[in-house]
Amino acid sequence: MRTKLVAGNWKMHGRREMVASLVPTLVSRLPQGPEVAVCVPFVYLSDTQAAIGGARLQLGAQDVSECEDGAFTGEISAGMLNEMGCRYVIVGHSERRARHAESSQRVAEKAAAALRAGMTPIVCVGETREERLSGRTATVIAAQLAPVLALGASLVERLVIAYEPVWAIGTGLSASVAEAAEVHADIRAALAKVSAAAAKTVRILYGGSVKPETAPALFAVDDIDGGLIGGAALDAEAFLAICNAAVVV
Ligand SMILES: O=C[C@H](O)COP(=O)(O)O
Repeated sequence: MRTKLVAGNWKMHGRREMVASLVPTLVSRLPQGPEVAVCVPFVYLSDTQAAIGGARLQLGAQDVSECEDGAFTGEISAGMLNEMGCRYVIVGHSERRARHAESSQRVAEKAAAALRAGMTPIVCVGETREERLSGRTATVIAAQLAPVLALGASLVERLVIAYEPVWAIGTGLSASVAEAAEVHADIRAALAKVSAAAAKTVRILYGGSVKPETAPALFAVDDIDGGLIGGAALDAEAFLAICNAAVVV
């Protein structure tokens, strides 16, 4: 049975005061059962790690360079993130695919770099509204996943995948349970073609306007192994309620 994972993506939000208030609150009230992570801006990794101390809350980053350490101004390597205590790193978020023209091939290289450094990449995929309306959701997601799945079974088995429909991100319009379940089942089937172990072990998160009210029904679906949470991760009460929805009863 896969342990559910709830990962908060702070995006470009927060200040040191937010780390100092929100992280200890999370640490003191984490439910037993699900794994919980916060993916914070690079500059707050150190503060966040200190606030976590030895608690079960996991640390994550929001991006990583596909390159090894070297002359790459402004980039952050997987080795650096690992040294800061990161367990997770988000790669291929649609905001980066769109704003920074990240190709699926480059996203796969970032995932490989994270894995080489001993971290778990959270690989994001998802279709735009136009792609969904024109019936291309499955094709788009298959194409986004292809270079990642081509990394081979031994690496794929160590991934987390997040299905995040672009039209649901930050809009308040979550995918319905049925819409999410259909895509998650497709992703699980694609993993099965890589290896039986990948299909069994890889966690597939749903992200896109997850709220305390919508999380329980989403997390009740077999193929939905938790969530990647944006806006609601900035509010301790909302985020903890979502974490509680991931407790398997
Ligand atoms: O990475 C998180 C997603 O982009 C979801 O963001 P949201 O929960 O604010 O819609």
